Amino acid sequence: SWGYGKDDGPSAWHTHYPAAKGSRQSPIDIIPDEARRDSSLRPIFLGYDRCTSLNIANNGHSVVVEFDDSDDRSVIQGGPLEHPYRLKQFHFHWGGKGCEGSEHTVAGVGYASELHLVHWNGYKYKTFEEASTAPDGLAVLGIFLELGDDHRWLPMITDALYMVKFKGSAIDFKGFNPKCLLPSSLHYWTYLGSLTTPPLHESVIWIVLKEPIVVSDKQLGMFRMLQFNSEEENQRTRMENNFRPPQPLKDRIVRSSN
Ligand SMILES: NS(=O)(=O)c1ccc(O)c(NC(=O)NCCc2ccccn2)c1
Ligand SMILES: [Zn+2]
Repeated sequence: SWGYGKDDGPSAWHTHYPAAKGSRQSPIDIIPDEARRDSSLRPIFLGYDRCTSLNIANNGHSVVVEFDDSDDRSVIQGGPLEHPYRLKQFHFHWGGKGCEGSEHTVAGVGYASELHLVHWNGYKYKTFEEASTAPDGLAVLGIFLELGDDHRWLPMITDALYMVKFKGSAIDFKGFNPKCLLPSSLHYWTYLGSLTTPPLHESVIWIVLKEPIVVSDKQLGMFRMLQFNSEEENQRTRMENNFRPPQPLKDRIVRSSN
């Protein structure tokens, strides 16, 4: 299957996933001066209060925290969204030692990592799978991670990583509220895009926060102890550089909240 290596990485994905050359692919390079300020864009509201986290897992591409999405307890609404979208999972993309690792870039500059909170339109579709192929099916909140001081709450995740070192491992991860991973400002850019991994479905309304959160190099380094491979495989490959580079903007504009 697909990966982030020389032979199975982003430049090869188009052979099995034709959407790779589509008209609304993600990520993109966001150019703030070219984004259109849109006063009709409302504030983002994150109703993650009664938290519904279930487990943390290594799926061979990233580390993913999954949520119970059987009702509207944990949702994102407002902004460019016409309905509440249910939180299904969040995961990260990161680089190698000292290299960039975010997927979106801002005026050509990348961050060390990017957090994706994945939501789906439970108002119009019955399941995530159905929503994941619809043009208004998903809403992903992207948050940049920049290097600096230790993040106060990230250890709640990094302390669990040694238990999901290998692809296919998962452990219980109850009562985690992702609100502790948000920056202070919810100002954002928004545009129509896609999943940034195969199957690359063009089903995502992207909401990328302007303000990054700050994590330390030591904390981010913990992610690199994860492996792309399962415990049985003898080819041991450190999980890093699991990011897709920016894709052509084509006939799209990026809008900016005030
Ligand atoms: N990176 S992203 O665009 O936020 C994103 C969001 C939801 C997704 O389901 C995916 N991709 C996806 O699920 N691909 C199937 C295999 C896989 C890849 C990565 C994580 C989980 N599962 C990507
Ligand atoms: Zn992602």
